[in-house]
Amino acid sequence: MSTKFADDSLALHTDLYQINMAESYWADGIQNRKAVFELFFRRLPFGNGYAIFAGLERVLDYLKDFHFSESDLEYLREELGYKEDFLSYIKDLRFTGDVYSMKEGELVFANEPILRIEAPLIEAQLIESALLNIVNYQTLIATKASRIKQVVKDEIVMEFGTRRAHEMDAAVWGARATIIGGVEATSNVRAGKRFGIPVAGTHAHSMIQAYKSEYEAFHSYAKRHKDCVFLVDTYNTLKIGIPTAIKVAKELGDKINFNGIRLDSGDIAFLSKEARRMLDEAGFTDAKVVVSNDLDEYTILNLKSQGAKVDIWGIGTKLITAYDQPALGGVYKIVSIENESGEMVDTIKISSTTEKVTTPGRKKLYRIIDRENGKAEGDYITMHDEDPSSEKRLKMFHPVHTFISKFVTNFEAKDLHVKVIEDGTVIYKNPPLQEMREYAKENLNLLWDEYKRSLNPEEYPVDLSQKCWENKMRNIEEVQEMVEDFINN
Ligand SMILES: Nc1ncnc2c1ncn2[C@@H]1O[C@H](COP(=O)(O)OP(=O)(O)OP(=O)(O)O)[C@@H](O)[C@H]1O
Ligand SMILES: O=P(O)(O)OC[C@H]1O[C@H](OP(=O)(O)OP(=O)(O)O)[C@H](O)[C@@H]1O
Ligand SMILES: O=C(O)c1cccnc1
Repeated sequence: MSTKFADDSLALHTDLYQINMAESYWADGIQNRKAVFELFFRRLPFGNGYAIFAGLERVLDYLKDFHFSESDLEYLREELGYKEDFLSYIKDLRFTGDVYSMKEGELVFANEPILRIEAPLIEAQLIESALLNIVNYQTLIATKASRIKQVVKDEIVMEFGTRRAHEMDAAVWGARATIIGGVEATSNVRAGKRFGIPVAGTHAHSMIQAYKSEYEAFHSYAKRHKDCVFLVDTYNTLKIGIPTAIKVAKELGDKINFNGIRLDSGDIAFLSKEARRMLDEAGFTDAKVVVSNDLDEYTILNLKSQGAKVDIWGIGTKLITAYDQPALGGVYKIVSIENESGEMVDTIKISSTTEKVTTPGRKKLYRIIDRENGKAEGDYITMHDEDPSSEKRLKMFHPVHTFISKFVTNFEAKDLHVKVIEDGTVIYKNPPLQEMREYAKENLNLLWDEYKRSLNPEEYPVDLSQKCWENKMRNIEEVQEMVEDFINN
């Protein structure tokens, strides 16, 4: 450790400005005003048609334990100069609010609230950075995994990214997120232990090089490991690697489960076809062809178009680092705040970019599902006191281009938010990870294929109810009037 302050809490896992704002709220006595914040992103990552929400479990862990430790307070006092009165206030601060959230594995689209936080202003403010940090990364990785799975389809994907992940937390929580997105197993043993993810793996080139010959290395591996996948590309895949794997498998017979071979370089389309042919000719029709080497959904799609014969895809760097889009731009915005008379007042942030204007008010989010075909018609954001289920004929219209509209009948309105924290107490039990994965898979069945294609998908509708839209327009007008008054006076 490089300083005298023990890193024993996550409360300082935030941006300095949050603490400075908290101090101002406290100094002005408005720290306990009720506030409603929403977490959402404005643009889907990777040009994808949907995202998969992940991160709730860690959000709950974080909020449950939220407190400033003695060493946090010491640091704030000694190094950053915060005064004793404020520090003694935040010493006892805990998260006491309510949280509504989507379930992990839920499909999520741009501009819809993933989480809604209802808490005293100071608490809701202090947790912003950590919540965004968690949800942005995990949702990004779950979505990347899902994109890859859409292309891979029924074959297996193993996550191999630890060595290339952005440090240890990212490797472990990223591995977990890939499982929610549809990946079958990880090579990260700690993630396996911590989350119950299936762990799997083969061996590296170093083992072949350490034993000099593949023959010796495969035999040695097989001595201690019944399940064997031999890496065959160290010297010459077709002339030495695969023939040696087959020879060792034949020699050992039932003593091992010869599960297959792994290719990690060269022309994967050509080599996988040749490998399949050689394994089949040798009678190992159940042995799998595992491939790795800088793979992602684009390469996989291309390899499939070349007729590659692959059973298992090992994917590292481009999955765990979300290589083609390194960040999800999730934001956390205040939508309602209590005034001095104790009434909740909606609040809006205006922008010259239409998509950046926030939607004010405490809101709910529904997925409108056609009962006849089981497909989602779109998502529908309402004010908190609305229930679209009671409507026979629901008008859904584009929130910006309002003339684009449709009527939906015979639908189910699925409430996408679950109350996960009540008065600071976690009341939600995280389901097993495999269940979250299944949930994501089932949810994908709700979407027409047009929204799921990896290239230029159709835009899924995320609409506002009439009341919600009118409330937004009213708030915009109020701000416009305020700006006019300001300019004229
Ligand atoms: N048939 C193929 N079509 C398209 N891309 C492929 C094909 N085979 C492999 N690739 C991809 O091409 C990239 C580079 O492959 P290449 O064979 O040059 O790997 P390499 O790591 O440079 O090999 P080596 O380890 O032998 O130097 C990798 O991302 C790999 O997944
Ligand atoms: O290519 P990725 O998608 O990132 O998948 C992980 C990579 O990590 C390993 O290579 P590395 O060269 O690190 O070690 P090795 O000696 O085991 O091949 C493995 O062989 C994969 O190629
Ligand atoms: O088990 C493997 O084959 C493996 C694990 C991590 C990275 N590359 C390969």
